[in-house]
Formats: sequence, C-alpha cells, structure tokens
Amino acid sequence: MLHRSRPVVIGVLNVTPDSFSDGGRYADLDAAVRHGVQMHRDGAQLIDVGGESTRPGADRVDAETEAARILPVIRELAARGVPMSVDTYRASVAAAALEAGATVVNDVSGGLADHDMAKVVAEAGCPWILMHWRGHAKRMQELARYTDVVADVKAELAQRIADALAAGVAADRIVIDPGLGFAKRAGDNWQLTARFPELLSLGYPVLFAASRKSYLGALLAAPDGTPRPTGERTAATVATSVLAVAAGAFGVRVHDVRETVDALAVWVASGRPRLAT
Ligand SMILES: Nc1nc2ncc(COP(=O)(O)O)nc2c(=O)[nH]1
Repeated sequence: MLHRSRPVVIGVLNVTPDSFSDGGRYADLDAAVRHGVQMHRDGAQLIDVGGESTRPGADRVDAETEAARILPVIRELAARGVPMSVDTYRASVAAAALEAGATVVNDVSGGLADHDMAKVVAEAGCPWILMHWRGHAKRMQELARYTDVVADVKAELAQRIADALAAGVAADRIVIDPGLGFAKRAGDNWQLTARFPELLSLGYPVLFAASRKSYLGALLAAPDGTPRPTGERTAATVATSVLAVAAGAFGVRVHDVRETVDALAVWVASGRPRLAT
C-alpha cells in the first residue's frame, strides 16, 4: 500500500466548503474526482480524502454530512484504482470509507476523539495515521501550552501508540504525525521541524504535514505583517517537506503534489542526503 522504496507523498483532497487553503474547490463530485485522479497521476501514493475542515476555529459537521461528502468521491476514485486514506476522527465514517474503498485511516485525533476507532482499524487491519492532537478546532489553539513541545508531543504520541497496540492494532500498521498547526504556535512547529529526528526514536514511521500551513504564511509575511496567502506557500511547503524527508520522515502530506514529487525526485537522485542528527 505504501511503497517505502521512495518517500511517500500523500495528496490532500478536501471535499469541504471551508478548509483553510482549498475550501470549496473540490466540493462537487466531478471536481473532487478529477483532482484526485490528477494528484495520483502526478505521483501521490495516497489521496487523503477529508469531509470536515480541521482548521483552527472551523465549525464541525455531523457524521452524516461528513460521510455524504466523501463516500461518493471515495467510491469513484476506488473504481479508478486510486489508493486513498480517509481523513476522519469518526469511527463510523472511517468504517464506511474503508467499505467504500479507502485503505488507510488518517485520524487527526490519534484515536482520542472516538474510542471506537481503534476497534475499526484493528478489525480492518489497515494502516492508521495517529496525529498529535489536543482538542477540536474551536479550542485547540488555547491548548498550545508545552514545557518542551517536542518532548511533550513525543510523550503524548507514545500514549496514543500504546492505546492503539492495547486495542489490538498491529505495530506495523501505525504511522505517527506531530500535528503541525494543531494546538501548536509557530515556534512549536519550527521546533518540531528542527528536532524532527527525536520523534523517530519512538520507532514508528513519521508523517510530516506542513503543507501551506499558517506558520509558513507567517514566515513569509509581507513587511506590513500580512501573511503570505495560502496559495503562495508552495515553495516553502516543498522546502520543508524535503528537509523533513532528509531528516527521516517516511512521507509528507501536501496539496501541491507535482512540485513535491519533483523535489523529492531530486533528493533521491542526489543520493538521499540525510540531515545530520
Ligand atoms: N495526518 C494529518 N492530517 C491532517 N489533516 C488535515 C490537516 C489540516 O488541513 P488541510 O487538510 O487543509 O491540510 N492537517 C493534517 C496533518 O497535519 N496531519
């Protein structure tokens, strides 16, 4: 499912009206399927299909709405042989998405939001991306308080892993993710980037997902402080993605697939240089 011979690129497909960087662009079935097929052609090994925006402050939708948004897209893409993950923290939505053709669960809550998720994943035997999370979009920025963000994220992810294993999820099905931008201030995201190798010591593949996030917009802000618009953060996303892979990330989750695949091809052709850890 995930060929580790090359860095894994996961393409973001938000079937939502309000996701932070592409909300509404793929809200209709044809546009979503076209974009998913194109990202797969461009080299994405997985298309990550999400039906609820998780950006800070976003309104949550109910499970029925979330499922109604993503299931037709998943079915159509599966029929076209496009491999997918489902971006949901709801067990019922994950189960329906797996049934419809998704093969990986990408859970931004790391199993915290729905205690039935572990059972769904264990029974399906599918890979489970456990992201570091401290609460839903409305509250998460209030929760960005850390003693040492890397050590704290690592300890909390270790607990998510232990819970998953205890629930019968196989160790080789687990991928972890530091949750950049989720209950993290800009400095926290940069600490997690700079000290990325410390997360690897947990012994699981680590996904890096910085794509177009607001801390990149802040870094590239105009002299008057206006953040760089989300659609103009591609170069920063590509740069940080290559750095993360060079630091040991098994893969990246991005909106700009072609640019990322191209940049990682250069990294591979250059002999996969590693950042000194
Ligand atoms: N595993 C994982 N999943 C995610 N899903 C959504 C978003 C934020 O919204 P986006 O879909 O617009 O990138 N970020 C992550 C992330 O950092 N890691």
